[in-house]
Amino acid sequence: MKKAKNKRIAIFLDYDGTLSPIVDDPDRALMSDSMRSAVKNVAKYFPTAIISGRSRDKVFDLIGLTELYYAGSHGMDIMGPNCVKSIDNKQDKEVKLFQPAKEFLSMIDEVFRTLVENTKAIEGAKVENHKFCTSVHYRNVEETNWPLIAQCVHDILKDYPRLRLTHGRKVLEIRPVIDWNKGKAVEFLLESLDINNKDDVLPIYIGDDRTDEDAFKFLREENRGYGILVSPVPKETKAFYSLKDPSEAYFNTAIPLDPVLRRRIPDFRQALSRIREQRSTENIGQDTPPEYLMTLYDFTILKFIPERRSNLTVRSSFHGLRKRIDNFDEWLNLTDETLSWNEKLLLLGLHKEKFLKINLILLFANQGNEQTNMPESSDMNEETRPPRLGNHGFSHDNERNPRNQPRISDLPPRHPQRPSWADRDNGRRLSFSDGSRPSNLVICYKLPKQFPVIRASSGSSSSIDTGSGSELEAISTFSEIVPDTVIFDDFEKFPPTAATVSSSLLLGICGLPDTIFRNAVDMALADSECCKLENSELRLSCFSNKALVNVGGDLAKLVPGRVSTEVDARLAYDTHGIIRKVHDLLKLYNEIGVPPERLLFKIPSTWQGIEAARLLESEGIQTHLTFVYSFAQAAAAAQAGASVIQIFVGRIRDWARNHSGDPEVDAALKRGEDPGIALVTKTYNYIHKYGHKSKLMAAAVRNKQDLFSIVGVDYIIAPLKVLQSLKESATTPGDKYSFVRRLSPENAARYSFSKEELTKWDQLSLASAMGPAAVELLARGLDGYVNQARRVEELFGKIWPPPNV
Ligand SMILES: O=P(O)(O)OC[C@H]1O[C@H](O[C@H]2O[C@H](CO)[C@@H](O)[C@H](O)[C@H]2O)[C@H](O)[C@@H](O)[C@@H]1O
Repeated sequence: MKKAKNKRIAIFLDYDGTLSPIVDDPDRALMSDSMRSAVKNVAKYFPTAIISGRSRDKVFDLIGLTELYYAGSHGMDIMGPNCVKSIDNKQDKEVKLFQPAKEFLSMIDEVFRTLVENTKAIEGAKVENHKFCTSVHYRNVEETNWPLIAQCVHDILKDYPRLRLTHGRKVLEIRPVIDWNKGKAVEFLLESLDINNKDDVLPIYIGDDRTDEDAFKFLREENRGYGILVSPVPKETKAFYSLKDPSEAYFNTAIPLDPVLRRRIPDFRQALSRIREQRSTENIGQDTPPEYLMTLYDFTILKFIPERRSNLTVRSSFHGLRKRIDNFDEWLNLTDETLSWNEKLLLLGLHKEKFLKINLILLFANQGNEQTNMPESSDMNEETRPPRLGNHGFSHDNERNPRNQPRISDLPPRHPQRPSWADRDNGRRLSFSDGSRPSNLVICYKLPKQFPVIRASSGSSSSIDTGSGSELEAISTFSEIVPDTVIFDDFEKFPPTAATVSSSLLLGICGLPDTIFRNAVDMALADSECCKLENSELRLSCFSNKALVNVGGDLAKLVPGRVSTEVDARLAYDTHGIIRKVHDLLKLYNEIGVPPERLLFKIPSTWQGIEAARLLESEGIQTHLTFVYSFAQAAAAAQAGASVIQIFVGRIRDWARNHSGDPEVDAALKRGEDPGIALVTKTYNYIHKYGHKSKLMAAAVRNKQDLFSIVGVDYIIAPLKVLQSLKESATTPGDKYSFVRRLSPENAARYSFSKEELTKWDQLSLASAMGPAAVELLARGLDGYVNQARRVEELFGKIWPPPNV
């Protein structure tokens, strides 16, 4: 409205994907009644034109508003003032037309008919005649047949050198080579409507497609007005603003795009004006300095831990929700699918009830690459910082820092200035007086001293809610329980304590419509450094690294423990390759402000992997050696000083069920022991008896008995079902599995190892000591990881550049 002050607005609208949703059948792309009445209403006040790829007749049929100007065939068929008079059959009246490609009429018709014929055997193909251009749709064609469609179109073009090809949303369009497009059509209409004066008129163009870019470009380059892109995903665009999809409230909210990253920067004016409404009573407002900050991490804690928010009330009065929310849970449970978690945060107004005194809510989701200058929540002083859960998961060394809440109250805030709004590049941006900009979603608020704390059960190092008097509570006294989950979104009952970011997690994120991590992946795919790389292999590897790190960065805000990042398993036999990869990942983590002490790097336990771990640990980089299936690997990993050693209990047992001939497995079975449990026990004893620093993690734990048998091991990754069952079972004295600590330093001291087992492991001794179980399981594990890494790259290859679908 500010830009339009003292100017007349002119509105230009594309049809498909802008006024109507994209659907499979182009004939059923209908615009809603509410959209029609919105357009009708707009046309009452502003000259309004439709600029569509469809034929003018078709688009008029679909919209049916006579008060608009229509340009069909991508602007090659304009009906407007100052055009040539002719009779319009549809409207049954004399109209004025401008048709710069008139001479191509019969050629297009011919091409249309040939294409109908040539594609008739391709199931799902649809050809449309738009008078001055023709479209071949492949939205409903099996992907394997897309090349056939492309071939048909290319064959035609060979015969018609005066026609050219453009690409729309799952549609190939053939049109005359003339220098005419939607941008020219806008220019033409501005002139013919006599609203061509830059100083008096502000044109606004809303469109979703590549063909609309010509119009965005014209408005931007001529400094005329504003393009608004309708797109749910970030795209390279010349538009200034974006809307997610046609259902977004047009003419109410458009979100400024970051001119560099082409991402949506929420417009806070609306949010702030709502906050201002409450200001008189609650002292909330944009002038209040941000005294204390709450990051997405802290906020997610509120999401996952209901007890933490028992005294919180939330008010949100976003018009889109058409509802006033007075309760946090109700707000969280809103099923409005159009709002992502982040968007909900943006619209949130927190309100003090008993514990929270909020001075300022300042929300922004700027995705810039700049270093953040806003303090992290860890910078808060002890009084004001929301306490983290329990004793901080497997990321922290409880012995050295039992409370793990550094006193930093003496430190001055890193960014004492008030942020201020500035108009930059035609977009409103929040920045500090030194020009720096924050890069995380941040909520500023002030916390009281009495912020409620949830305590993990007695002495436990676990931060999950174990349930009082339950078996889970008993086990958690001795081992840290890490819930086994892939995506944390549905993780209400057992909030994550530590996390692994892997190819399989990336596949999970990409496979789900809306997770809080999706943005991290989208950002990776929009990364300009990676996009620049011409070699597709390097580009995809760059995207994967970025995606892993971006998701890892989000996880680091979410979990109190360490985030373990999977190192590409294709490097499993290349020590220096692994080291290089870890250095690259660390550098990226550093760029987004995640310190090395919050990180582990997950490396397969090949000899080369173990060697890489040794060298990395000597640099102070924490490693997590996985796929340990034999004592030789475990002992070599401990000697290398790996921070975490991971053994898959159930996988070894499964192998033993169907195979024989592995001396280590056979020996355990002969002793009447489970071979997986036996390996965990022996490794624990070795680490403790000989004073290695490694922590031992037991994974692939299948049932409660598995857990009971290794109580005392440092970490147990347990399936949610098992956790639930443990939580629901009350402990009874004399229980079959009385909660004796099975693994302890005392027991370890009494354990005897053979001379061979105490060797200084090297490549040769490791290779000869690894039995068939370890060899096969390691190979199987590597295959799985390699396969997933490839699938991620394939997927990224398909969705980059961002699809115009
Ligand atoms: O410029 P527009 O008004 O956006 O028209 C562009 C094309 O829109 C139509 O195709 C698109 O929408 C269809 C219906 O939702 C969808 O099935 C198709 O995949 C999209 O490409 C129209 O059918 C095309 O001829 C237009 O060129």
